[in-house]
Amino acid sequence: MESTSPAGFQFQSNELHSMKVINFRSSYIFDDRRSAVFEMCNTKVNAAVYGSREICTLFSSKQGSRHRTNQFGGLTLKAMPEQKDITVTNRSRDNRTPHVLTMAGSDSGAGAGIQADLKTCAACGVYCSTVITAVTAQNTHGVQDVSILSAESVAAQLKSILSDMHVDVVKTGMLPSPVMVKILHDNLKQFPVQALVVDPVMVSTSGHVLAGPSILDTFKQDLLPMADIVTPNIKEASVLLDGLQLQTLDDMRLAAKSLHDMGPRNVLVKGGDLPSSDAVDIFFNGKDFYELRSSRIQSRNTHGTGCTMASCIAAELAKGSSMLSAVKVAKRYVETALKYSKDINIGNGPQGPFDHTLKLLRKTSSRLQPFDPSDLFLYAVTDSGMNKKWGHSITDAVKAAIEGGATIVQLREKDAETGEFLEAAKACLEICRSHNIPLLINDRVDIAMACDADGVHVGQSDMPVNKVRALLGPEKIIGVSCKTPEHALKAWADGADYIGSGGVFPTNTKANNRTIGLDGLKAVCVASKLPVVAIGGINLSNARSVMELGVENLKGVAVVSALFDRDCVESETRKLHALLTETVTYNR
Ligand SMILES: Cc1ncc(COP(=O)(O)OP(=O)(O)O)c(N)n1
Ligand SMILES: Cc1nc(C(=O)O)sc1CCOP(=O)(O)O
Ligand SMILES: [Mg+2]
Repeated sequence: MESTSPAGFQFQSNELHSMKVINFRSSYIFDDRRSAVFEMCNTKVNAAVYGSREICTLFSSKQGSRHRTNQFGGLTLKAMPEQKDITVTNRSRDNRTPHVLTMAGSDSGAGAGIQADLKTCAACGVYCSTVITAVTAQNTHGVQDVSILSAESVAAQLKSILSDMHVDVVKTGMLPSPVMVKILHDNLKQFPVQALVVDPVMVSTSGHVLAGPSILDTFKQDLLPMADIVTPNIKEASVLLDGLQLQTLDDMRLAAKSLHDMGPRNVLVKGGDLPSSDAVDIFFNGKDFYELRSSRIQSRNTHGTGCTMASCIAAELAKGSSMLSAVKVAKRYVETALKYSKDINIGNGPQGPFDHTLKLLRKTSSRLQPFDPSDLFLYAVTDSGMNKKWGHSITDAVKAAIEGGATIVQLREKDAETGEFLEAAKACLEICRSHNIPLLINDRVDIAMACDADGVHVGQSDMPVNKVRALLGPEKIIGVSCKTPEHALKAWADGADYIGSGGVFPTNTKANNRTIGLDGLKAVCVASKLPVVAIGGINLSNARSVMELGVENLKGVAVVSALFDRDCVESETRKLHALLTETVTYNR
């Protein structure tokens, strides 16, 4: 049986026993222990949660029932052997949007702090709300000013969010005064969350002290015991451990163990500052040590990696990951972003921020113009079989079509293997860019993304347009094949830029293609709010009849065999271009 409890949690229970879990609430943070409340058989049961939240035991004082969890916070409760019938899972809570609250300082340079947390969560697909503890003036040279917000303001921000929005995970960064830890503690007691990620920010990368000695005791005594994970770098671990020197991986393991003894359920000691060939972090969950390695990236743009790592862990936990996989994903995310951002150029100081969104790198060769419907005028669609037949390389064929007057090119390489297709696409893209002609890829969204093509053409049984749009973003060109007015309306609603409509005439190029004729083409054009290009069996002898249909949004013809199943692609393209130009001039 599977049902949804009043709290929105899904549960399963077989029929062997009558016990039925009807409600389960995530664990409360209560002093340094957690307690949970759930109801069984309509009876409210208070349960204390002991042990690590990764594998913890719920002990219900009232009914004496014990349940093991394999996800913290009771994400999955499995019955002990004597009660095999209960499984509770809250993975599907109400379809709510995963939400991280970050409580940290603002970084005016936006590489670290609140700004890094917002960008990281956005990149991870998680909503992020903010409680600002301090406003710093900092740039790529360092920190010039710090203004700490009042306790009242911090408390009001925290309460405002927690009392209204469902927060899954709280992540802390710069907490510049002990009272802020108390405010956090009190609020989490009142508004429990699934996990608390603590990045013990104390010193900025430029060496500026962001949380003075007065906070150290509070971190150790009050903050760490509340944490589900604490993520110090070497310097922070050393400060938290009274100046312990960390120089080797064994030192990091020792530090992780000592920090774990202070109360957090998991510890990640980040070894990025150690002089080794790889960047190695040590993760300890109270039982096992894990060595997480990534390649060391030589880059000036490393400001904000600590905040980013912690907020990515928080975001992954909010999506439902286990702690270990959240940490692994975060490590991979930071490594990828660092690699990507090596050459971005922000600020004149020694330490630049990196790009959390992997989008800032300006490829000078990128086509910057938006889609222009008049580009559909003479649309050349390649065919590997035809090129082979005539001994043309794909690049020669594309170059010839462009020199003959093609206004847009689509690579339709049905037989190519992926690697071969990608290389061909990159080479053709270079040619198209040098002529300022858009290059689209047929069907293969992955190839288009890998080579940064200008867009994709998909059919009704390919990847749906709305998914392609989500993957490619708002700027890329998306075309979709439509044979009916209904297809045309959907193409518009799904976010396509243009429609390819056919087969206007019978064709040998595409097997089993239904011919819709000039009437079918006209019906699609009339229904469509998008520009249309006609396709299927179009050549020098019938192109005029297509262009003379007289519908304003019919912008041109797409052609395969009449251009590429020919010895001289350039001259065939030139002839068709001249004919199309004639029809336009004539009809003006
Ligand atoms: C411009 C243009 N229009 C239609 C098509 C056909 O696309 P699709 O229906 O996906 O069929 P295949 O080309 O994949 O066989 C097209 N490629 N281009
Ligand atoms: C790829 C394609 N799509 C069609 C459709 O009707 O959607 S017809 C077609 C083949 C077009 O080749 P040719 O110009 O050689 O007839
Ligand atoms: Mg297709």
